[in-house]
Amino acid sequence: MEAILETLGLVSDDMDGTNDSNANDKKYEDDVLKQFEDGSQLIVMNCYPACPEPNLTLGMPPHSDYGFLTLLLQDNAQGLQIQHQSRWVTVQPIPNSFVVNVGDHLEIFSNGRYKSVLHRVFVNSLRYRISVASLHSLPLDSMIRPSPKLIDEENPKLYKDTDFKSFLEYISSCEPKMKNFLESRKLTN
Ligand SMILES: O=C(O)CCC(=O)C(=O)O
Ligand SMILES: [Fe+2]
Repeated sequence: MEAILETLGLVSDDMDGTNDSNANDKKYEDDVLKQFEDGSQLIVMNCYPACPEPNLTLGMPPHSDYGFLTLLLQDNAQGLQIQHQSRWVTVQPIPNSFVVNVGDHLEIFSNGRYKSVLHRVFVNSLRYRISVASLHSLPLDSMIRPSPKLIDEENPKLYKDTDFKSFLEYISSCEPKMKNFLESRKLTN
């Protein structure tokens, strides 16, 4: 996360907070890193059985993940595809490595500079596939909001503040698919 904050220009040299003009923003950045110390982790374990007619179905429909980052462990069977420039690209499994996916909270926090990745899973006719996804975010009672430092006249705030409760309300009222939850958090200026 520290590296991500740096790419967003959110790690200033003023680490001692002596520059009062950005003390509040600095506090917010510190807060984000601090909040990650007690952050939430949701583990999802997926098993996709072999399917006699793989062209007729999907193992998991297109969606983006809840959270800042997802660390995904997959076995050696292909299945995961991400959407890149409107095309589905198969992610080749690399043994003993994690795929790191950007989730909706990072898109919100970065005020749209990072985009959560749309992904789906296909099945195959020969063998089952197993994956374990670890979704990381702030504590479940924290508010996720665009970083104040990334908002100005040229870059208006694009997303509403959101929390786990609003996510639960959303998924209990309609099926989460594509990037629908994130779309529901967008501000229309
Ligand atoms: O099985 C996979 O490779 C992806 C699983 C996934 O997208 C998820 O659990 O959210
Ligand atoms: Fe996912």
